[in-house]
Amino acid sequence: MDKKQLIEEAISAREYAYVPYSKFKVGAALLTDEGEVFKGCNIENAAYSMCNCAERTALFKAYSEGYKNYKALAVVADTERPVPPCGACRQVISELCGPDMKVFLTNLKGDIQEISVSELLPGAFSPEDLHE
Ligand SMILES: O=c1ccn([C@H]2C[C@H](O)[C@@H](CO)O2)c(=O)[nH]1
Ligand SMILES: [Zn+2]
Repeated sequence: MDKKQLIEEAISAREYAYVPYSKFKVGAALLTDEGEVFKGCNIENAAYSMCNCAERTALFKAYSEGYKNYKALAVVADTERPVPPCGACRQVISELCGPDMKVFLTNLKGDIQEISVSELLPGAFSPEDLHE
């Protein structure tokens, strides 16, 4: 599974987005160390704060199936620039993915921004901060 294939998986995941409110479809694809791909889309709700982003859908699917180590995450939306994950997703990604894991932020035009998890959220609040 190379970068291009993972991005294609994210594009296909985007089609399942449930977005009656924003009409903004997002897709994500997470590659595990074992070579499995977990796909996610954003799922909205009439109680707006319950909306779940594509990135967290993919990550929670993988983690809840026992896959805890990841190689890369691709995210795609129909944006001008490569889609920037929201703050909540940056926080969750920072906790569950290694600091050096690759993240491919993309759009439907084919622009790709390749960054690491640590670059996504410098200075993230972390589990270590909970202890003295
Ligand atoms: O990186 C992002 C940014 C936004 N959204 C979703 C949340 C909401 O459903 C819609 C508009 O914010 O897009 C994602 O899934 N991922
Ligand atoms: Zn998000």
